[in-house]
Amino acid sequence: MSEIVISTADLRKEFTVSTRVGLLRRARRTVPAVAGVDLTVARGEMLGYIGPNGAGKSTTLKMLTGVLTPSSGEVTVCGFRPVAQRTRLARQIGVVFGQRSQLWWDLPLAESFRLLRYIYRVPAADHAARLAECRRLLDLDAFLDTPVRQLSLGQRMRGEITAALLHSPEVLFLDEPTIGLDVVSKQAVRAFLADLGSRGDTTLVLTTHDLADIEKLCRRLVVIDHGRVVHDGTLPELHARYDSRRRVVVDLDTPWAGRTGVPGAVVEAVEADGHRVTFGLSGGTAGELVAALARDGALRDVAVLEPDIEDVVARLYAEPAGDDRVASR
Ligand SMILES: Nc1ncnc2c1ncn2[C@@H]1O[C@H](COP(=O)(O)OP(=O)(O)OP(=O)(O)O)[C@@H](O)[C@H]1O
Repeated sequence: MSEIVISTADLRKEFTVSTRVGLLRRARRTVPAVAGVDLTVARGEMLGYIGPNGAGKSTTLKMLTGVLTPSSGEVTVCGFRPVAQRTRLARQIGVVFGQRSQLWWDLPLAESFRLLRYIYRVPAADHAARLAECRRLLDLDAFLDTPVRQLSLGQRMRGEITAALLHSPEVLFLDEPTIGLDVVSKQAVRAFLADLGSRGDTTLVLTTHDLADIEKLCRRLVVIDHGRVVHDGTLPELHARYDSRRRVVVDLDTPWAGRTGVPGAVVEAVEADGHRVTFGLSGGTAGELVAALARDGALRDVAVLEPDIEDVVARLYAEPAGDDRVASR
């Protein structure tokens, strides 16, 4: 059994907010931001913690990193209680929260990295090796001497990720690591994180609204809604649960006549005067379908499309809070 690095049991956080009622009175109301999360994460996992706005993702991450005290429940990260043992935990985790920078605004990026070495007491050789790797993979050299306040968002994010990794943490927490980045920076950040995760010794936990992040980075998805886990599994399991279909698009020589005889192949669209047909496959294989179509007439072109993550996530966010809640594991 692999080593468990994060474990929560019935983790809860409630906020008390006061709202105005009428002209003078204020009423207090309790917001259950996280409402009983049980989560176990093993070393080396790449976990996407996703959910709609206000679901409780950031609040969970703040409790895991010792920023917020839970209202109740258990939480252990790298063997530590995050709030009570925050300083010791800090040496084992890296944190990239878009809104909170760990860099010194007025100093050149390289100076921030140097200061972090002293703060985390990283041996010089380890620090140099890790920094060299990040410089290469995240392409930092062009702006290492630039004060942080003058960096673009994409440059700063690359700096933040480097800063979070210089002490070689066991777990890296990232809250929306690609939000607001241009296409090139997004790809650079994703490729870097994918490479880091694939090595298996750093556990990645990230929140994101970007579906490409999910596809490229998250081997396991924990979906949270209204503070509770509503799905915990791999992306293929999510597709299976929502009966996501592969699609086969065929271009035919003669217009579509209306039958395939392949069970599970359903016509979803007919275009171009019947010459282009899109099938959804909920049973049978693309091969069977193509063979059946080829028997009936000439095929000009065939494309097989994987299930669309956008579809499945939209459905998941739209209808998670029913009786079929998936118990968190
Ligand atoms: N400091 C706070 N005081 C009061 N309510 C809060 C506080 N922080 C969060 N909340 C509330 O808790 C709930 C969960 O918020 P949280 O920021 O964890 O959601 P999220 O899933 O990260 O959302 P988003 O995707 O929009 O960032 C929301 O209803 C939010 O308004």
